[in-house]
Amino acid sequence: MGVTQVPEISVGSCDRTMPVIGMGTAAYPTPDPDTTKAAILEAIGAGYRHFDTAFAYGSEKPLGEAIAEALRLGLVKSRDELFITTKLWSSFAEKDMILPAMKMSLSNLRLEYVDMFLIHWPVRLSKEVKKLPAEKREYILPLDMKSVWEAMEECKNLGLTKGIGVSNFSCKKMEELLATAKIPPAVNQVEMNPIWQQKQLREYCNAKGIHITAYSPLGANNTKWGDNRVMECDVLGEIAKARGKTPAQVSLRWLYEQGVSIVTKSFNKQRMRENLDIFSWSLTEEDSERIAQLPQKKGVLFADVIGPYDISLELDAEI
Ligand SMILES: NC(=O)C1=CN([C@@H]2O[C@H](COP(=O)(O)OP(=O)(O)OC[C@H]3O[C@@H](n4cnc5c(N)ncnc54)[C@H](OP(=O)(O)O)[C@@H]3O)[C@@H](O)[C@H]2O)C=CC1
Ligand SMILES: O=C[C@H](O)[C@@H](O)[C@@H](O)[C@H](O)C(=O)O
Repeated sequence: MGVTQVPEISVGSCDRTMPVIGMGTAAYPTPDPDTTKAAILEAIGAGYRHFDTAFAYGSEKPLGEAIAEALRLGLVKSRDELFITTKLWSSFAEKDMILPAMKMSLSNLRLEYVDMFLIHWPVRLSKEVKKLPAEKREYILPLDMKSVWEAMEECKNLGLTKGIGVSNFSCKKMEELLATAKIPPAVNQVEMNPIWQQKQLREYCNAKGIHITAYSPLGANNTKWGDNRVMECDVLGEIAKARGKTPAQVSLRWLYEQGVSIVTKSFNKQRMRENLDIFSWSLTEEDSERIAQLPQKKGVLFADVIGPYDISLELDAEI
């Protein structure tokens, strides 16, 4: 099997281009580190150059090991062939904790810089939070947007990351951030797939020059936070059959045609390759129209992940 060349695009204030499809590393249930490392090495062999991790996933260390091994094996010639995204965990979303958190992620990854550092969620978790959903509503706090973003900007100014951005931010949260940001966020990484198309947020971000990265592009089937609504959608199934593709490929190709980048997770040798095979064919106008008309439903809800408290319910209601 050959190595796919994944197209790269410029993303706002980021100092380097981003491969339009990346490998996710949030796996459920959490695999042992060797499984994650082996899957990442396999993915590099298939052509993935962009890897999406987060402090919260516990995948930074195995990713770091896989990168070191890929360099040793000559699968990549130098570290700058890779695009590494990691995320600031909400327990560290306070101005004085951000630079140390960035350095901790770099140490886990064994890297001198990452390519993208994102605020994982637009909330702060108090230090009492030991597990999620949180046991008390008092444990979930709002972000102090101005000082948090200043610390993110410092990480970029120090050269510890090539780009800074956010994740799970609504139009309202973006507005709050942009009111004081000196460096605009390059990326907003959000749930996006044919069943949750994010039309309003995309319009808003396009107007502000902020790039969208789609997470859970297959609806995160077989995970705690996802379901099978995308993979078992009749319309996607019919289009897939007509094009000789799979529903997963139709979903990923549709996202690519919307101009967003994608992070998708497969640790399976065949499926990770299947997910890269989206560049040599296209959907018809009729296919796109049918997908545009699909009924919409948000999959990932803060109320489920963090707990059903007022701040999560408010975030879930924002678009
Ligand atoms: N910023 C945030 O808050 C979030 C970020 N993310 C990021 O986005 C990444 C991707 O999203 P994720 O939620 O994992 O969900 P995805 O939509 O990428 O779905 C992953 C699931 O689909 C399966 N799968 C992958 N490819 C195929 C295929 N071709 N056919 C059938 N099944 C397939 C995988 O299993 P298998 O491995 O067995 O193939 C896995 O169970 C995450 O790993 C993480 O890095 C995700 C959620 C939230
Ligand atoms: O503890 C948090 C879990 O990993 C889950 O919440 C994920 O969905 C996470 O938001 C992600 O970014 O993938």
